[in-house]
Amino acid sequence: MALGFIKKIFTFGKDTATEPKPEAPIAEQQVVETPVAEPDIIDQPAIEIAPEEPAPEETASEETAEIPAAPAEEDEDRDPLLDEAEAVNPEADYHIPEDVEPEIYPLPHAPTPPAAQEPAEAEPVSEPAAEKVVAEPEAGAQDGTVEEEPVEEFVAPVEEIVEAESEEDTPDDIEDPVLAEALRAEKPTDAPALPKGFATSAKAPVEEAAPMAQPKRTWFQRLREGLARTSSQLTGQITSLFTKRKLDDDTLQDLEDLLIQADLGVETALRITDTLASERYGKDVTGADVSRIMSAEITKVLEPVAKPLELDLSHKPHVILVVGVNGTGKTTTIGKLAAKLSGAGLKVMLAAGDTFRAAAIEQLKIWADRTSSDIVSSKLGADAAGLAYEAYEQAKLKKSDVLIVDTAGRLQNKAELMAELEKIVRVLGKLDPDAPHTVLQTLDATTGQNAMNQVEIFRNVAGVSGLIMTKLDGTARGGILVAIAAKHKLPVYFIGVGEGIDDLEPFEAKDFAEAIAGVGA
Ligand SMILES: Nc1nc2c(ncn2[C@@H]2O[C@H](COP(=O)(O)OP(=O)(O)OP(=O)(O)O)[C@@H](O)[C@H]2O)c(=O)[nH]1
Repeated sequence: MALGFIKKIFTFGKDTATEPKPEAPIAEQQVVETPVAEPDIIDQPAIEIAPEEPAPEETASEETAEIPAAPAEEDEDRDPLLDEAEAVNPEADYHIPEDVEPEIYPLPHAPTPPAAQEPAEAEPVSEPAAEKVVAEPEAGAQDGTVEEEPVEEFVAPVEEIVEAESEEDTPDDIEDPVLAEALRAEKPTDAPALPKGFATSAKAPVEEAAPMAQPKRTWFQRLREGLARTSSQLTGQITSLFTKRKLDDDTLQDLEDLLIQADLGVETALRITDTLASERYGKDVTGADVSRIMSAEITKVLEPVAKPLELDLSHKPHVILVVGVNGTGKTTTIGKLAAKLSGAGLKVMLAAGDTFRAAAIEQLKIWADRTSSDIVSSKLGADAAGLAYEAYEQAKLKKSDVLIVDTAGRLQNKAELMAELEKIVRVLGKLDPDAPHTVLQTLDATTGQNAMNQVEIFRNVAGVSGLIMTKLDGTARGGILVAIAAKHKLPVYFIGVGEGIDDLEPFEAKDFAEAIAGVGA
């Protein structure tokens, strides 16, 4: 069954990583305003999720899923910062009206499903079709409140797909080598379609989705442009340092200072100066010599941390908790991640857990809309852990592959932040002992050394398992990523180089090192 599931995901997503989102009958996106226990703020009745959009050619069904009540949590006082904020600006929109209707954002296009007579065998079944199947109550997973009529025309249980495929002749079964080769060329593989930068911990034989035809160069150029300020500042200073000077102790010391000032960190600065000394001591040195050595040494530091974000899709949902200080790009990065995942055919649920800022909730809704992701949100000031609980339940119910939980990042009150994040982790852990499966921290490159301190704090508070550095476009402080890698040795999964939906790329050590050192142009 596990293998069947993995196969379903990967088979479905195949071909989608390199192309626009497939035209498949996608389950409707749903925005759920969910009640979360916060008695001090709003008396929240149980809210029903609005009826689901009927599947194409399906007669409208009236299913309504009731959100299970939030877990009983100890009473928490209203956030004092909220009171302060309201005192400062009573006009501000700190409250979402109590009677907000659950909103439904149907997907713009739901194409006609395949013909009724040709289920799984004709074509690999699409994700939404399988979704209809898995949406049926499953032992221990649902309480039976959702009774979705299977859509005959394009529904095929996952097991059937796997069996149907395994009964087909494989190229290895065919004796004629020419025919076998032709079949190999024709037959699509079962490789998963996880986007670049993600990996799976599944045991099934898997490969990364084929890279897109063009983007490497385009991306590298953009990375270069983004890091141009970091690079030109650094290389300009290095060049002037070595103009008509032989490499001696003084120049080595000057270089070391310069590298430390560029946020690269003491450890990496010493690696670079040591290597340079061993190669060129007493000789003439050019800026190009230094850049070459710098690039090689930085690559060595970064290579161990440049890792793909591993998803264990057997969890369903794989829960990603996103933490970080306000303004470091959490919400934007969540949107960019959701775009990659849903673009690859995975079903994504977002949880607007930054309940401290109304704009953050609205911002995430916009990203959900843009990325065809489901979203669970609550009212301003609601208990974030309760919301995470509800989001997990909803993700389970809707068979989401990935649940991404946004959080507030109030460093102004560390104790409160700690309590909130710990509570979210605790609540998720009750639902799945391994959840959250990934704790991602976003770091704003423009903050330089502050970013280093933030890792320290959030690592202790939330058990950060990997990093995404944002705003590497246009900053002169990109070197901080190297210092953080050397010190914390946490995986760096992606880097952000812009505010756009596509401005997030898998982190690649050599590209980054070359861009900073200004070589390989
Ligand atoms: N230039 C640039 N801007 C970015 C990048 N990532 C995010 N931003 C911008 O940074 C600002 C803050 O981003 P958010 O995603 O709201 O940050 P946040 O951590 O969610 O902040 P709060 O909602 O206040 O907790 C927004 O204006 C984003 O558009 C990036 O890679 N490059």
